[in-house]
Amino acid sequence: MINIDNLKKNFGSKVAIDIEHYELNQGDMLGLVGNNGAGKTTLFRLMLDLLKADKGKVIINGIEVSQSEDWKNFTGAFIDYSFLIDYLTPEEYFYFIGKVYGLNKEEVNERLLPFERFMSGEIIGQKKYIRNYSAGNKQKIGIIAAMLHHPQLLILDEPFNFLDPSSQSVIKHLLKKYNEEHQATVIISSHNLNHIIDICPRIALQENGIIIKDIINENNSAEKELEDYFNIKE
Ligand SMILES: Nc1ncnc2c1ncn2[C@@H]1O[C@H](COP(=O)(O)OP(=O)(O)OP(=O)(O)O)[C@@H](O)[C@H]1O
Repeated sequence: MINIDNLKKNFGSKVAIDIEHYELNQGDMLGLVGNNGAGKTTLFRLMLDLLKADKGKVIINGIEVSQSEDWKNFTGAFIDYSFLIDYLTPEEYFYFIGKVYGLNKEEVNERLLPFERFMSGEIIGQKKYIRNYSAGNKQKIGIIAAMLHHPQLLILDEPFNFLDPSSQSVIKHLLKKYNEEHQATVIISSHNLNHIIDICPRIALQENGIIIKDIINENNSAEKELEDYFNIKE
């Protein structure tokens, strides 16, 4: 589904991305991990054509993302709050996003139902603009909006950030279920190794812009390797 070829991005003398070749298949659920500054967000930004590469390309379903708009129909993403529209209420924002993808209000309402527990009564019906929501609730609004149109490719940058423990657990299971039920490709970055190991059968370890390891994770088999890499002691 995704082919990354000879992709390079520098910021001054800093190498942010240097990936010779990387491939993902439809239905993969990939966890992207790496230390601060490893290049995870930069990779997502290049995949979503939010940033221009110095060299190389990202191809999704045969479409080069920097050359066409067609990949946008089947891609959903939440990278940061800039994806939100601060002066809308969450309902207005969800309906707006729904409209972009041809969903009417009833369809949007229906698609919000599986997120009821995730929203824990704090998102809908609050008569509040997005700008006035807490960091965690903004994060929830962004994740839900990215999933509303049931994208075949879902990219979430640090989806567990700012979420309370029970919301982290809920979204973890929702993402896993979404990947399985829709055969969607899901890519998430996180510093929470436990969550990544719990739900991602494939894990990419990034260092200085390079994907240094592509790890198959079956029944938590990646745990030891990742703990050794990050030097986590019991
Ligand atoms: N717009 C920019 N201008 C200059 N340098 C940048 C820019 N964006 C990213 N960088 C640099 O590129 C490198 C990769 O950053 P990136 O945010 O992609 O890492 P990350 O793996 O997402 O980090 P974190 O885990 O801390 O979020 C870092 O050294 C960062 O300082």
